[in-house]
Amino acid sequence: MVLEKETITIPEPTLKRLPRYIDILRNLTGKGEEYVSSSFIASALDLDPIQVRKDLSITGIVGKPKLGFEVKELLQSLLNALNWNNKNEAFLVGAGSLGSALLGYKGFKEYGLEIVAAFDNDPKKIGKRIDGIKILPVGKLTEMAERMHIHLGIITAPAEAAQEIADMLIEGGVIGIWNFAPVHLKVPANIIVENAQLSQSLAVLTHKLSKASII
Ligand SMILES: NC(=O)c1ccc[n+]([C@@H]2O[C@H](COP(=O)([O-])OP(=O)(O)OC[C@H]3O[C@@H](n4cnc5c(N)ncnc54)[C@H](O)[C@@H]3O)[C@@H](O)[C@H]2O)c1
Repeated sequence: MVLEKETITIPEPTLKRLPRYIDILRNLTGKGEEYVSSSFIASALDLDPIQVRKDLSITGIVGKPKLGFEVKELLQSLLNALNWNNKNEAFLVGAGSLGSALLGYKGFKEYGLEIVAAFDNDPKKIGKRIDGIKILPVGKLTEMAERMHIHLGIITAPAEAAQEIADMLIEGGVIGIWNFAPVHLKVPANIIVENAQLSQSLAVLTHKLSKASII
């Protein structure tokens, strides 16, 4: 059974664990393994087996006694759950250090993400290509998003420009924004914003580090 789109809402903590399961399942596929148990996945990731079983139950796939889950079936179902089996075309705005790194990252294809164009306001960058992706003037952002039916925008511009860029993306029909700028975007209720902040992850690390007993 393959998970039907839009039938269930997956809780965010579960969503954040699914990519780790997918990594393991892809690895097992590469090794030609046919079956996997939830306890194997739990042990590989140092997670509670009950948690893993509960997470995997969102797929509706039932494991076979003594064998476990069919690796390929489980993988496809998890990819469907994250919509990673479909291609999500995206525009990136702000082709600086971070933007260039994202443009150069080939791994996004594995997650169904394809950055099809990048935009910037620096005349020295416009017209150039980064990893084959052309840098276009930001003035064309709204019109092109509308014309190309782009629903996903990635903001890697300075914080002070991010709100204006978000507004332009939304005007062009974008409904999902992956925001790397350190600013809270004000958007209509139907727009999905996911903030990606290394600082949050680093805060957890450095706080824990400061508490670690280094005597
Ligand atoms: N989320 C994270 O973990 C994380 C990590 C690093 C950087 N950042 C943020 O990402 C953003 C980019 O950082 P960077 O180091 O790549 O900066 P950068 O200066 O190298 O790149 C910014 C790019 O945005 C362009 N730009 C500026 N105003 C613009 C506008 N109005 N329209 C279109 N393009 C515009 C610039 O010309 C430049 O090419 C910053 O907001 C930074 O704080 C976030």
